[in-house]
Amino acid sequence: MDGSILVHDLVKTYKGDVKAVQGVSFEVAEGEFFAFLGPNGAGKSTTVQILTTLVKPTSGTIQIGGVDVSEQPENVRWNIGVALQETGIDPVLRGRELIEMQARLFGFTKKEAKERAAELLTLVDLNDAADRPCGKYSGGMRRRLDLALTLVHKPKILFLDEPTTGLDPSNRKAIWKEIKRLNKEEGTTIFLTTQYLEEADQLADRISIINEGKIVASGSAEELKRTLGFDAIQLVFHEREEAERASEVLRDIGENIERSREEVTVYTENGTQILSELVRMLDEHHLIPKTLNVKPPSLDDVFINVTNEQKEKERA
Ligand SMILES: Nc1ncnc2c1ncn2[C@@H]1O[C@H](COP(=O)(O)OP(=O)(O)OP(=O)(O)O)[C@@H](O)[C@H]1O
Repeated sequence: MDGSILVHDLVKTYKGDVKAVQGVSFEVAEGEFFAFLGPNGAGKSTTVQILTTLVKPTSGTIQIGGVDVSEQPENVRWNIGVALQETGIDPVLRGRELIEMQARLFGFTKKEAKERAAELLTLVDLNDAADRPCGKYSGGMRRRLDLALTLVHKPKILFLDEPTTGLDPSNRKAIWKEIKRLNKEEGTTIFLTTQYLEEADQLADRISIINEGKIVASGSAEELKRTLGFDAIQLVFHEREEAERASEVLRDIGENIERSREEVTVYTENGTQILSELVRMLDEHHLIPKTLNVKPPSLDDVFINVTNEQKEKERA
């Protein structure tokens, strides 16, 4: 079994006609770092649960390492590592005990299980807390323990469902470092879901953006930014009310406009060309921004634009 993932026309409809995944197809090559990016409720967790054999798809085919998931789920389970958002770890057990138990489940002898636990505890920097009940761990320590548990059997493919949600920046960076190392040094294929654009931008070779159960854009972070072909004119006002008025005044000047609190972003094909017109319009309405920047698009901008485009298509 190799480390590839092949998904064709995956559909999942839950009871009550909830269309969680609506015809998703993608390929991940062995050793690739792939990120599945999307807002809340987009269908990321459902996809991971299907790929990792925990939920049955309504239709579609999935091959993990060339093995059909619906035909040989056991075989797939032995070759993948899965860290889900909610893990049912018994809080009374100690980190070391848990890793050793997991290793025993994967057929390690007692001695091998002890050695593997010691190795992994060092790897995820949990030596000091190894013999404390994991119910007393902080959020970051729990995530690092989750990661260690998924690595026990040296899986070829690692599925990580929002591994850094709720972590502070330093814990987030520590998890990033470890996932990156696994991918680069051990050649582990990584399938990561995230709501954090920066995470996908920093880590992934390739990204697919999923929204309302459909893939709306795919490519490397750089490709996604390039294909957008837009500049972002970012205006920050002193007051939120000014930003609200500005987004009304500038509604038709660019291709798309977004407002968040005191900030307004206008997306346009050529930022510098429309700049004088934009300033004149603001001036006419006595609106003076605190700062004004024209910048190439970020992954955030790509995300906003592709998800908006989809909404518009659905309205049409
Ligand atoms: N077991 C279930 N039964 C019914 N509906 C479900 C179930 N699990 C998920 N859904 C619905 O399917 C859709 C996709 O949910 P999913 O959890 O896959 O999204 P997500 O992208 O992982 O979101 P988040 O980032 O919030 O975790 C949502 O509308 C959700 O309410």
